Amino acid sequence: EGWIDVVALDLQGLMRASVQSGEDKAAQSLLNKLIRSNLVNTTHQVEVLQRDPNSPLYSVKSFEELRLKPQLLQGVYKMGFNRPSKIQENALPMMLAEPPQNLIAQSQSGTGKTAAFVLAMLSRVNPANAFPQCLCLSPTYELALQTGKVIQQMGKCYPEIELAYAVRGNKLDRGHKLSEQIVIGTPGTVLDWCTKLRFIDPKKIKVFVLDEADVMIATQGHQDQSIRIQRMLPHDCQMLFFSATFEESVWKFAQKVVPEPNIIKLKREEETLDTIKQYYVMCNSRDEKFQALCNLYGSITIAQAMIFCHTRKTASWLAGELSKEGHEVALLSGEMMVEQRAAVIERFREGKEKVLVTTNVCARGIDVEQVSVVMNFDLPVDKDGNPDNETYLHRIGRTGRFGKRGLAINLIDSKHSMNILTRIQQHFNKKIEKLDTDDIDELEKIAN
Ligand SMILES: Nc1ncnc2c1ncn2[C@@H]1O[C@H](COP(=O)(O)OP(=O)(O)OP(=O)(O)O)[C@@H](O)[C@H]1O
Repeated sequence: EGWIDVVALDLQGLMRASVQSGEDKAAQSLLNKLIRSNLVNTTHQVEVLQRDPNSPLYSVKSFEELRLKPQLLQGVYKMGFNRPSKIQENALPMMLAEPPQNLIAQSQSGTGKTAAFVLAMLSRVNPANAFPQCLCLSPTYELALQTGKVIQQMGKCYPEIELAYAVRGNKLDRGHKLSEQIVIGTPGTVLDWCTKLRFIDPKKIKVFVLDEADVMIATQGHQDQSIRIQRMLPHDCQMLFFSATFEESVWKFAQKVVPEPNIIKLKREEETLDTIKQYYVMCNSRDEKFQALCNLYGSITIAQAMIFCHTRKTASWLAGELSKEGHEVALLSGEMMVEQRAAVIERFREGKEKVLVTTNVCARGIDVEQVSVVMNFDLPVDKDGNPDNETYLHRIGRTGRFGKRGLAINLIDSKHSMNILTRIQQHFNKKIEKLDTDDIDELEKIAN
């Protein structure tokens, strides 16, 4: 009792969409994939825009209805999939229809997009032809490998189909012609393999997949390279375009590479503060904030909590202080590899650590359901020092699906931070109550 396991997680800059570089976005996406072992549940509806509004709108509730090749159906079940996910219900019949149809699809990460287009590629391949027929573009080497893994798993019972990786470092002899039916790679290398090196004949491609388009366009040059590749493909090549988000730039990109598309959108549930009890604690210094935190831990039972600090320095200081107090502290910082961060988040999700200290929005899309308390050791501010309402909402907000009651505690140490808090309160028009962490009775009240 009283022992706090602390993970100081440093994902600084990783989650701010507006300032995110392609590298950060790719790292975030990879992090999500490494952590995820299940589908993300979605309760909201899919929006479908059909190119031909007169043709019947198909959706399927089972994989059998898709009339997949038996080897593929077997592969799907071997992966533990029982029924199509929400996006798959609508996307799969469209992707597998004859004649092939183009698709632009947007839904948050973890909803089954990768599995959907992998199934489409595997279905369209003719194993008797020993040349590339499906081409999939990924933003980075690591993301290409992740998708490759899904292809291999799903195609496990279909050994005639082979896969090649068109990624930097994969050197082939001059004059080589690929015999693998599916090629997955990054835009630069794929472009070279289709043009200068001629390892791939783009005219023979039947299915073109552009994955993680939002990450793609955040990387300099990727968009143009992708468009150049697309231009080399035959007119009847099926174009499939996937993205987790759909801002204007992504949408414009989609329209450039996907003629006559069907469109599927699955909106992410909005977070709200409705089920959250929000408090603030007046302190005078960093040390007092630390003391307030200790008081809280001393008097209420906290299953799992996340603590947000403004800087990496504060996060590691906090981890150090907690460790001096005899608490078990694990520190995870920005220098760490994505895989190492994933491992820490994984441990936290499994409940091996009870507290996660982080410097920024702990990975949007990384939902740790069991977190009941979120503490802002520092309030979120943008680079001009103004309240960052969006980040505040993402830190403490809950979506409908995790609509459990939550507790948010803001530690205030100056007039300035009190002013930020007031503005956040005004923005959301939700009262943030004052809390005295020296008053045991008051603390017990909030716990219920
Ligand atoms: N029909 C299904 N039934 C059960 N699990 C599924 C199904 N489809 C996909 N999954 C699993 O759900 C997780 C997320 O799926 P997938 O990677 O395809 O989503 P995604 O939308 O492509 O996410 P991202 O954008 O992060 O790649 C994976 O672990 C995958 O194996």
